[in-house]
Amino acid sequence: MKRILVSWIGRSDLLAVEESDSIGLGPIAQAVDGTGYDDIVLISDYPEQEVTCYLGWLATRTPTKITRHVARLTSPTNFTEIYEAAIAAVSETQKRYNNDTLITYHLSPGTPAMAAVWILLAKTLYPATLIQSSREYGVQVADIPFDISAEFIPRIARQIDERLEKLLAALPPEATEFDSIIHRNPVMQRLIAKARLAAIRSVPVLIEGESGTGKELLARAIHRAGIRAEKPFVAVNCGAIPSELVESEFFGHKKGAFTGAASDRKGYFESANSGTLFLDEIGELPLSAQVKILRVLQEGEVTRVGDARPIKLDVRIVAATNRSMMQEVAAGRFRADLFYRLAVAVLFIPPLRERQGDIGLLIDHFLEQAVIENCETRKKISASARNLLLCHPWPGNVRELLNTLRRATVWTTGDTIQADDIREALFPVALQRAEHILGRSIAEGFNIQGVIAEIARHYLQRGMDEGGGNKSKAAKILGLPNYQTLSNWLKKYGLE
Ligand SMILES: Nc1ncnc2c1ncn2[C@@H]1O[C@H](COP(=O)(O)OP(=O)(O)OP(=O)(O)O)[C@@H](O)[C@H]1O
Repeated sequence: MKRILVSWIGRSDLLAVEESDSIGLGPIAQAVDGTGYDDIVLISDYPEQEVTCYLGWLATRTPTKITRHVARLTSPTNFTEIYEAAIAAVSETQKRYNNDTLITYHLSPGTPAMAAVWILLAKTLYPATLIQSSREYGVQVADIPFDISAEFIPRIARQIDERLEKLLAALPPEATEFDSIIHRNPVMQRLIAKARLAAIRSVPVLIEGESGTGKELLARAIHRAGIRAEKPFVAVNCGAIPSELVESEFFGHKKGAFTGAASDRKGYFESANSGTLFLDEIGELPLSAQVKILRVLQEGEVTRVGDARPIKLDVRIVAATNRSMMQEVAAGRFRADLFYRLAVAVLFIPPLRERQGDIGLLIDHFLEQAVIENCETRKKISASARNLLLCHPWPGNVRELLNTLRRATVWTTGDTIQADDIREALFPVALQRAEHILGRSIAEGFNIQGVIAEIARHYLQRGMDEGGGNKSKAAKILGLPNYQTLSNWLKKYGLE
């Protein structure tokens, strides 16, 4: 992740080249001194010559790359122009680093209008840390203890757009089955309204979204809101089934059908009969398995391995994937005929970083939950800790947020979670432990295998944690070829 400082160039920065005591370094040079940024993105509408002179001077003070953005403002207080220039610089930077950035805005250089726009952006569209600097106090993080998106989005959301209104008009007024999906973002509202429609119409549903966005949660809510609510909901992780076991796992088997088939066994389809079969990670299903599943869906019946008697099926299929199924079909990795059978209603859950307003709401919700799990009194969260959470890009989405808050709750000794507790929970890389491992004495007997095992156990555990207990996912995270190899490692290191 690249650390980027974004700032306007202010008058006191330009004057700093004179190196006079009365002016000092200027806010930008003050902020870049030894702070470890990977890129300093500077916006300016001052004349070319002055800016070039300043950038040359700044380059002698820092080895960090400096990227310049030219803005043409009719006035340094024109909010629209400042806003557009700021957005252009930040979005270009994010694109350049594939959104893998930790951005900081510098509030001090420039006019108050420029600072106001940074605050607005940091709290809404482009979350970032805010800093300010002064000659007396040096560089400080500006702690701004409110969440603009959380404050304003409810009001925006009330102005429901026409499409959502139409969707809602077709629905019964209450849908408590979806209450567990905490959201306030308008895109999520539309998604839930569509899910409610799909639920009552009993059609096959395909849910797409990154890992941890809540696909299974949505699938369960769809099941509960449909006419099969009282019937079984069977969740299957398609990525965890070895291809040679697909038939017996999905269709069941007769006793003696193959070595190891000690008794009759129902398959997932039969177990879910009259209810819902949730096919998680459908994109991981090998092509050979796709054909067999398609046949069952087309014929509406299943035959256990080793049996001749077909069993009639009445199963609703809800499938989920973190891949783009259209792309999988185009690349020939997923059968188009199976895709069209599954994708009658397609619901796309946006990643958490794109759901403005949801992070704050989820933080409050999970803090209450974490308390229930730990049986303690409710922890509060400081404004700077909340800001850190609001600014994090959450590649692991809601699951990562939940786990981070769980960890932070564990580490917090007082009644308020502080920014440091969040940092600790966000980056639980055991750096000190790593140093400790590398610095051990080898003079008096050493056990290299024991040390390697210690490292392996540490990362295997973290991989499983990050993958939510799913071995295929954990294998991918840890760079192992498949879940079987991971299983072998877990066994070898006593974690199975
Ligand atoms: N909007 C939400 N409100 C409350 N909890 C949520 C929300 N979204 C997800 N969660 C919680 O986050 C965790 C991950 O959600 P879930 O397992 O449904 O994600 P997923 O997309 O199916 O993940 P994967 O692709 O890794 O299987 C669960 O504990 C779930 O309850």
